[in-house]
Amino acid sequence: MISVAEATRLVAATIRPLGVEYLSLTLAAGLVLREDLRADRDFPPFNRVAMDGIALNYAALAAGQQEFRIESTQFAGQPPVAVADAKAAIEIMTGAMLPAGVDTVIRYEDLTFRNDEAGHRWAAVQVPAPRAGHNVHSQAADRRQNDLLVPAGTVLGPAEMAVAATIGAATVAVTRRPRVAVVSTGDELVPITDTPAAHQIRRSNGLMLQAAAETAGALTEAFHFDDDPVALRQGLPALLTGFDAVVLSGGVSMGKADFLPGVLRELGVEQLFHEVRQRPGKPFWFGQQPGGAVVFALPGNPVSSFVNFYRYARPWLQAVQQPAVTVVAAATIPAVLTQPVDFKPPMTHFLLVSLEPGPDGRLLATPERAGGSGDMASLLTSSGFLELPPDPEHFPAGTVLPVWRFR
Ligand SMILES: Nc1nc2c(c(=O)[nH]1)N[C@H]1C(S)=C(S)[C@@H](COP(=O)(O)OP(=O)(O)OC[C@H]3O[C@@H](n4cnc5c(N)ncnc54)[C@H](O)[C@@H]3O)O[C@H]1N2
Ligand code: MOO
Repeated sequence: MISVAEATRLVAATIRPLGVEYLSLTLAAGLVLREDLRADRDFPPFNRVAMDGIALNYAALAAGQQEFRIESTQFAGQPPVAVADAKAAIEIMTGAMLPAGVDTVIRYEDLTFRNDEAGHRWAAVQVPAPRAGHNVHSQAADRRQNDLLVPAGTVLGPAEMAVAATIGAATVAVTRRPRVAVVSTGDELVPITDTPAAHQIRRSNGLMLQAAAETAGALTEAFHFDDDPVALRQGLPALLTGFDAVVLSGGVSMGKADFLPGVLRELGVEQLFHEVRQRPGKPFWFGQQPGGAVVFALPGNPVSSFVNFYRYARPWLQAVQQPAVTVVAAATIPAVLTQPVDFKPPMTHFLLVSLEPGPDGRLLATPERAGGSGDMASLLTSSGFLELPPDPEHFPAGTVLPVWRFR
């Protein structure tokens, strides 16, 4: 049996960056960018009016002029009007391009209007602008043309999507999504549309692991096999060659129907480890098909599958999407135990916790009253799991430990 550190190292050693594909930006949210995105124009691209009101020449205001004749009106999306009279103003809307000849905007709230007998509209400034350029978002104030905005390797989140859209990156180079086969095994498991007999349960690990893998960027397909070595021998080879990763659940411990480790080895999958000094998830089996898929055979108990997915498979899925990552990043943050915890076995203990910010801003972790690794409902009320090292046996309240967050 190996340690969690050794298991982490062996999983990390199988990380190979996936290839690049060119996708419509509309399909790329959440994927990893594989090219640098640079500004096609200045940000903003023109002197942009920031308030609805009037645009005028600050020099006139500074010279004591209080009332301005409205020469014309300009809306956003219109080319800038020509300003004929340096002492007049343009009625102008937020988002419009500031015309040459005016430099300052006074908002409607700071103006009063009147019409004269000749039919001209006049605006009287009630609150003078403090400086030239007031209420104008100047061209290139934020970024300059050709500035690096989003470097390769960044995940395209909402902010990156906005910037990519504004520079017209209609097609982007991204890491292709990892293809993951999610496989449940077990004779006791019936489809979710069935009413289980008293001795049966519905298949839940498959959908759980598909959801977890999809949120890590994977494209998943679901499969199920009974505890039948013949069916496994027939069905698994296509998955081992057709996917980047195969995530199985169940059938890896010591029972008489736990055929997976033997069948996987028979099919040529190189076993990298079986059994890790950890709870839950001691029977975790991990291997790699030469030239094919990496195989995470997770123990079947729902909490065990879940925790081991988040501890090993999710970091792997994230790393293969990153061009430069060669180790599984420790996706943990420190949290403070609110209650003492005792755990005697010389194993790493993954402890489900709820999380809340403490008065000093540190994250407080309170252990869930979980009924063991079959208690899938305990996942509903926890937000992560602490990683307690194999020793000591006693962790007093106040101990700071790494937490793996899944919520
Ligand atoms: N003699 C020993 N027995 C067991 C050991 C051990 O070390 N020695 N380890 C225990 C631990 S720890 C775990 S975890 C389980 C893991 O066993 P398997 O991976 O072989 O899983 P199964 O026996 O197939 O299933 C365990 C449990 O989980 C339920 N399950 C499985 N798949 C699903 C699914 N897709 N959806 C919902 N529930 C599922 C299954 O019905 C069982 O109740 O072994 C212990 N035994
Ligand atoms: O993985 Mo097992 O959970 O330790 O029950």
